[in-house]
Amino acid sequence: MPSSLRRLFATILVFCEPSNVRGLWDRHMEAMTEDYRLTQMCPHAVEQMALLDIKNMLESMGKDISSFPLPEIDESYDASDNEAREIIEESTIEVDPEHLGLSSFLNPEQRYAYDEILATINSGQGGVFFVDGPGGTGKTYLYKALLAKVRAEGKIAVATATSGVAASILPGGRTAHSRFKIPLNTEDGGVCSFTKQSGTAKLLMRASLIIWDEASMTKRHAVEALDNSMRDIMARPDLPFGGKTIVFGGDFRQVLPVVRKGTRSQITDATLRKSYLWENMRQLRLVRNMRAQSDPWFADYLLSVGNGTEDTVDDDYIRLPDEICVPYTSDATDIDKLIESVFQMTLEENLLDPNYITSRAILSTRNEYVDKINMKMIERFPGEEMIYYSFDHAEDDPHNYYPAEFLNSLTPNGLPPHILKLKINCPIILLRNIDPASGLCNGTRLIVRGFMRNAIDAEIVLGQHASKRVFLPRIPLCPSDDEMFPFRFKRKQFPVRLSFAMTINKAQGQTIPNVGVYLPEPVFSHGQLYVALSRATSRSNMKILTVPDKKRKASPTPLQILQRT
Ligand SMILES: Nc1ncnc2c1ncn2[C@@H]1O[C@H](COP(=O)(O)OP(=O)(O)OP(=O)(O)O)[C@@H](O)[C@H]1O
Repeated sequence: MPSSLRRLFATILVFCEPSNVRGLWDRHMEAMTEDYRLTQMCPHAVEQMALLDIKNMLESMGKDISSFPLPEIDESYDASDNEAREIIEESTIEVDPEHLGLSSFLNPEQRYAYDEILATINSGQGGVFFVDGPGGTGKTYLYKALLAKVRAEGKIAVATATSGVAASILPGGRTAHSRFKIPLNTEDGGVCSFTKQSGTAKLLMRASLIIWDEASMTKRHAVEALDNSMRDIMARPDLPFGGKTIVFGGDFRQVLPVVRKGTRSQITDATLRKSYLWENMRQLRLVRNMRAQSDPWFADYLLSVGNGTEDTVDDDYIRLPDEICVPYTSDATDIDKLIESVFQMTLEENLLDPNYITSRAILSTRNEYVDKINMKMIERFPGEEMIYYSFDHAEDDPHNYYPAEFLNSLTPNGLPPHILKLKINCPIILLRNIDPASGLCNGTRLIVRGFMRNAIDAEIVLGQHASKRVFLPRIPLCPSDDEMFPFRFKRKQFPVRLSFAMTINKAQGQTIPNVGVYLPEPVFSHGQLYVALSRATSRSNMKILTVPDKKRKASPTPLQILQRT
């Protein structure tokens, strides 16, 4: 608990702009140092130990403790020997014995990739790879085996992914943007924003292996910026990534980079495939769907949906297998049937089991649909309800043109709702990268364990940090797309949403053994339907509810449910 409180303190300093930092420290120092006081009698030493811990947390959130009015740090208490924090963090990642054993179960394509990558590390020659595999072919499994092997040999392996969710699945995983300090808007010739002397540069120079998962979702400029910086810090300008072993992976059938209002060709143009680096990347192909290996028919079906070879109807639609569809009757109870088939709400003891609740989810295309299902779910979930209201305001609205009720009604992407209804043991998903080094990234899944007036007590339930308890504060949040409104919108709320249901994009990279999909409209971007379908392990534990597209003329038979690719 004291360590969770120190983390909460660091989070408040970074995100909440407290007016009296020193007062906050003085008031809560005793609670924040309870663990250190068990082994250390000297009050000064206890204070220093806590300050050093907070200093490290702040650094990993990109802040310097000296910019806050806290007691001075006495470096003589720092046992890190001037080693860069980034290197200490990476070299102390514990190797999960289960991951060390994964190499014995690799399928032939995974084994080939594993051996080829390790050979370049061991020879010291370096190499650039792209692991190309449709959803569920075991890319993450391969990375876990590689990371465990390299780290168990005492070498440094840096694990990154484009999205926070995918990063949180990898041991020691961080988002590529935060780990490599890639500026948000990079262009041709761009570089990362770390210096040659920085901890990041030292870490990358020492790394034997660098992994970047979901590289298919990132803009090529981001990868090119890393290439430019690596050539520079390694002083090997002629070698891609300065001669390091670097493994990219992804699936171009799934969601591609976001290009605002971009055409299909602008989006394709932004992908890594169009980079000058692409031809230097050795392709390693994974082909067997390991997620759906118990249902080979389904595995083949998924592949043909992903590759765009599934037969279409009216050019634009594909047929979904009857057995996975919840029949559409236009009745409001259709959604209840979908919910029931995924969650089996009648069994209360199941709902209170974190494994049960996080092994199932309903996916949909938009936040408004996701919210609707989450609302239904929380009403039915057992327990007493806690409601947190947000404080909303328009920053540049001196004449109050936008009343509070209007601001409260807004539901922009990436922001929590104005009315956040929660219950103990309900599942939530984090909406911001609060502290990626401790597993708190955009997409981390947690279970609510307790409520305070200004903090939520929660437990991380998936990934490397599973079972860690954290306190989440209310923080000021702005929509990711700041051109969405004619004013600057700010909402102060806990950065979480319920996660009985979530958007398809948030589910990318996850295996969801029992998945429901709610499509009240045709999917609207490339790869979305494929991402949703490919989370499942077989036809028998997936259910889809689609609403027929009104623009489409009569379907061949009313209950054959068709969906646009
Ligand atoms: N060789 C293997 N033996 C047994 N199970 C495996 C193997 N490879 C992968 N799996 C299992 O298959 C499922 C999908 O694997 P994984 O998540 O690694 O796929 P992926 O290619 O990363 O998928 P996505 O693109 O959807 O993120 C996981 O449950 C994983 O444990």
